[in-house]
Amino acid sequence: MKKITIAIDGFSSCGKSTMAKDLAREIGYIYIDSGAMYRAVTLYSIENGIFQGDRIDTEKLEKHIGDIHISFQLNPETGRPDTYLNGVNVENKIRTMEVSSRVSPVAALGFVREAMVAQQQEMGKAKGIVMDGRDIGTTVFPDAELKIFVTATPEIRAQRRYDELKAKGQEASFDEILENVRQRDYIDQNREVSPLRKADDALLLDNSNLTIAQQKEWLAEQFNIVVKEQEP
Ligand SMILES: Nc1ncnc2c1ncn2[C@@H]1O[C@H](COP(=O)(O)OP(=O)(O)OP(=O)(O)O)[C@@H](O)[C@H]1O
Ligand SMILES: Nc1ccn([C@@H]2O[C@H](COP(=O)(O)O)[C@@H](O)[C@H]2O)c(=O)n1
Repeated sequence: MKKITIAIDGFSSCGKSTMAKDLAREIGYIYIDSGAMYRAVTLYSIENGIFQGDRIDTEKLEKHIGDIHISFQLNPETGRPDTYLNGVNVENKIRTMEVSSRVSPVAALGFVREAMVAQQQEMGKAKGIVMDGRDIGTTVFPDAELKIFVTATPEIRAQRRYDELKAKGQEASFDEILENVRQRDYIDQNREVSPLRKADDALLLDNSNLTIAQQKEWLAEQFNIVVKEQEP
């Protein structure tokens, strides 16, 4: 069967990676969380004195962008890929609120996006990939055969993230998470380079009232439709 490219974009914390990972596992495709790459650049910046308070030393980051090597390796315990920054597993570190609160301004920088998009396009060269993010259907893979744009209300998204952090035993404040979700959405939608928007040919999914199982089933249906259309 001919392999295709699947782009899943949408607002923060709406369930993109949950859907993308499950589908990739079921159909034997590679899964790439492009947000993890921007988070890894942010962690590098925090750990290497590139932030002065909230200010980003863009000159320093640009000088070091070539030193930031991001890769993914399957974690046999979770069955999901973990993110590595220069050979070190940073999967837990990149999910903290500190990284979440600093990532969107870093991801708005043109030279950061250029470097990440080049790596993402290289990863998807052979197709057979599910990638989720903000600009996958618009910029990274504009020719993707299946494009989805996911949304849900900010309150529902914040509640899902709050529940997740609580379940992991991490300190969390619902109000802080809601504020972060809103702030990231705003920056992601209003930046100059590749702003978050639905590609004209993307299918819209509002999963506010869907369970994980229901959205998984919906996505599998869309995949089967597209694959059938591709058959000679
Ligand atoms: N339909 C759903 N109903 C309830 N919870 C969900 C649903 N979809 C995903 N979740 C949960 O919501 C949380 C956020 O999901 P996920 O990490 O997949 O979102 P995301 O869009 O990839 O987020 P981000 O953009 O921040 O990386 C997770 O805890 C996930 O288990
Ligand atoms: N293609 C992408 C993916 C992500 N970003 C930025 O990274 C932040 C973190 O991403 P998550 O998917 O882990 O939430 C996100 O808020 C965006 O600012 C991006 O710009 N492009």
